[in-house]
Amino acid sequence: MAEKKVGGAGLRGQSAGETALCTVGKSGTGLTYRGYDMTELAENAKFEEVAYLLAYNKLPNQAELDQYIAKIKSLRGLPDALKTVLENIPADAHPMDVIRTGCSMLGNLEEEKDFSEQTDKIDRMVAVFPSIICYWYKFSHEGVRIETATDDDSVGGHFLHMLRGEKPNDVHTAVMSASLILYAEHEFNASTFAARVCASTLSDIHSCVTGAIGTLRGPLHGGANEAAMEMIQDWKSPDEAEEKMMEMLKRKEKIMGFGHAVYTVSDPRNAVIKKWSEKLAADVGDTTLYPVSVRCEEVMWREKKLFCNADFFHASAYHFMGIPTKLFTPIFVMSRVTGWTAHIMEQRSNNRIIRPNADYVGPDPRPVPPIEDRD
Ligand SMILES: CC(=O)SCCNC(=O)CCNC(=O)[C@H](O)C(C)(C)COP(=O)(O)OP(=O)(O)OC[C@H]1O[C@@H](n2cnc3c(N)ncnc32)[C@H](O)[C@@H]1OP(=O)(O)O
Ligand SMILES: O=C([O-])CC(=O)C(=O)O
Repeated sequence: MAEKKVGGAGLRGQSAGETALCTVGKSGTGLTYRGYDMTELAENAKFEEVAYLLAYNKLPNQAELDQYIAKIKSLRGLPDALKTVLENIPADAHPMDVIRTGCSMLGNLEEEKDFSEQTDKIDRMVAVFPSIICYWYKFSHEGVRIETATDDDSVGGHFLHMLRGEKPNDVHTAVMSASLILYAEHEFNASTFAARVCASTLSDIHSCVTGAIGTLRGPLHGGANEAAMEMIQDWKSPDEAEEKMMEMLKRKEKIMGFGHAVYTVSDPRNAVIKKWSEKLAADVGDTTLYPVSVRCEEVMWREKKLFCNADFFHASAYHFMGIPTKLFTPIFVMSRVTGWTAHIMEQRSNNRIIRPNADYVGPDPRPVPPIEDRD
């Protein structure tokens, strides 16, 4: 890919503040959470360890992890008033709108009255977001009121259990854990920045996260995993995929799941999720979607020097686990809530309201004409 243009539109390449949470695209390790390499975490840790690291600023020892998991498990229940709201959202609503509303409603029912409550509110959101998504999905699509308080130790296992009505196998639990680790934190991406802007006004934590969810929803950000799936699902062979992609490139269309605002050579999360996608493809006997995805990757690199970002191989990996496409981005929320809330705490700990200037490009000062003289 060509050298990135810095400055100007999109604030590209400019520093907008300090963080001790994450590095993105630095030479060597690529992506680190509080100094730990993301790939190493995805290989050796559970998502709950990373969630703890982001919230409590240390990797937990065994006793701390056990206590944290027990706390998360105890916080999965939904208040009746929230269930009622979820039951009133139609089946054709977008699940990102559902989780946005769910988070906002939670803020009404369990308001953060003082910042000293922030870590408890964070643990509650980590525990309850999968419940919100699955409760609405099962009620609106199957008319079933599910029990959301499962005894699964992991957030990803809890999610798959509620979705399928049975405990997932070890491979699927491991894929979910790795996936949630990959998505957990990414410095000043758009949704995190939105959360920090909101936090900088000293607003409550549910407002900050609600705004972040709305920002993640778009196809240029978290929504790209769903958009990528919708693009590749009908292609029946790698040759057809290549032909269709070449047509899209000729029409100068954006291809979802490729490119990045910061990385220039590769997104280190892709290697991890691609490997899981390959394994899941073999497990389900897929001979189409994975080879189609690999061809897309080859074509984009050959034609545009654009690489897969975190989202592209998530599409096939989630699909192989039987997850409905429209739930892909809400899974991102289940994970990124840990990063957003760590940034909210960091912003609060050294706050100044975020309020940049704008370069004015409008008309020179002019008189207000009487209404009868206007076009
Ligand atoms: C988890 C995440 O949020 S990762 C991002 C998920 N988003 C996507 O996958 C959406 C598709 N990708 C994109 O739209 C972009 O690559 C973004 C939004 C991620 C980054 O945007 P930018 O930093 O503005 O892109 P960048 O400056 O690198 O673009 C350089 C050139 O490549 C083109 N380009 C970038 N991404 C793509 C793409 N996916 N498909 C086709 N062309 C692309 C741009 O149009 C631009 O062309 P131009 O110079 O002729 O205008
Ligand atoms: O950093 C970004 O701009 C987008 C991204 O990859 C993420 O939020 O995970």
